[in-house]
Amino acid sequence: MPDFPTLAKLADDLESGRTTSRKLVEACLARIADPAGEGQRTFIHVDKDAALATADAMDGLRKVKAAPSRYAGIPISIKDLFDIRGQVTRAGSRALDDSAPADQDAATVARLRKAGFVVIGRTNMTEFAYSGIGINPHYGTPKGAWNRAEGHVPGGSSSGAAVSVLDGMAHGALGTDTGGSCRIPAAFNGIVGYKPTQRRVPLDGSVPLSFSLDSIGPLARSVSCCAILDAVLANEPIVPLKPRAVKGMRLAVPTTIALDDLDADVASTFERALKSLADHGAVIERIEMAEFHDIGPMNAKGGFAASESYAWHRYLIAAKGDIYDPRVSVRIMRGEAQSAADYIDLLNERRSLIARVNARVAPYDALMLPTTANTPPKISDLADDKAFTRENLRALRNCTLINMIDGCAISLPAHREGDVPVGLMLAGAGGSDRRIFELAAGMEAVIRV
Ligand SMILES: NC(=O)CC[C@H](N)C(=O)O
Repeated sequence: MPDFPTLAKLADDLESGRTTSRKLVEACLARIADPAGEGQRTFIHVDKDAALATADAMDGLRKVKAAPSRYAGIPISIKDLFDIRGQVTRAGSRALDDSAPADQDAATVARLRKAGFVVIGRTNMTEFAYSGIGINPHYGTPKGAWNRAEGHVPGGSSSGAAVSVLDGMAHGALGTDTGGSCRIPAAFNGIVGYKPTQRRVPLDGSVPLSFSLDSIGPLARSVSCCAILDAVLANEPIVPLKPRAVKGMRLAVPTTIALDDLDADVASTFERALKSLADHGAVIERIEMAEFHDIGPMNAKGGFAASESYAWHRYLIAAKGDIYDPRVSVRIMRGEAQSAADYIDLLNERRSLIARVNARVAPYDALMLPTTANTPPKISDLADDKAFTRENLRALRNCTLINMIDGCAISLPAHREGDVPVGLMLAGAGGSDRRIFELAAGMEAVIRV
């Protein structure tokens, strides 16, 4: 697989004149259009003319030293969940085909454009962002990084986002994460995915799955790429990341739930990364997190995603439920059976959970756990609903723990070049975004041994 550049490298090349935005956009468009590649299944819509026009505009601004940022002119992809002015937002579904085109950009799309990023197109996703696997019966399923001849899932729900970055069809991607949807596809494709603290980035102009949990984050090729995009999304200045020294990092590995039922490759890669961190002087403690046992029962009736998505979908699903992916509609409909009292219980139980977990993790710099319990399954092995449900839960389980505790988390590739992709997740309490980035930047090179 070719090694595509980081945002920092692209910014240097733009600044020195070694490349132009037009060249970058043309190269991405050519990779998307390559009939031998995954472009067809990765994008739901390619914004060719607008991307080229913006590229020329950014090249013109850079010539007169008026580029809006160092990253101006770099092509990125946008998950189909976000409004882009003048386009229909389909959320990976067919049920919204008749909707009016958006009259303005989503808040996050507007922020990316303001920094000069070029929107190359809308990426495929699991319908309405449900599932961590990445299968879409309407628009096809892009093959993930692993064993393309066999065809393994890309992870979801931001499936096209990850593959667009993996295959150089974009140099960064906008995704969302409600239960793992930035981190799982990042882990399955050997790239980096970030789930910010939920309240950090505004949701305006995106189709909700669960407004309590929906978090908007980037997928990209390095920790610093994600930090740059996250700063733009949070409307903060882009300041250089200071990697923390591994020596002296205090890391807690939760032994409750997070290490259960791991695929052998996940377990061995995770242990190898821990050993390398310890060899470099990190202090790693395995701790019980009894609080995690509360989360399964809390979500037994479908959790926030079911009640909140049912509230949004109930009229649409009554009219067009027959064209939803049944694996998605069945989960939305679980919200119908939740009472207001059930939902209020959930809010209160979560509040208590967050307080108790925050107290437990306070002595540590971060939690570390495998991003997913599984490696990417073969697409053809998931034709059976039972197999799909099992692998979906194994993909989502660890990530969802962090959404439930209102935390922030990054998934870093931890496998050796040529091996099946495995992600390592570094997570912290809500609001510790900057620390998580600094720790991740410090350990990025050390965990891949
Ligand atoms: N969008 C996501 O992050 C996926 C989360 C959601 N809980 C699901 O089950 O499918």
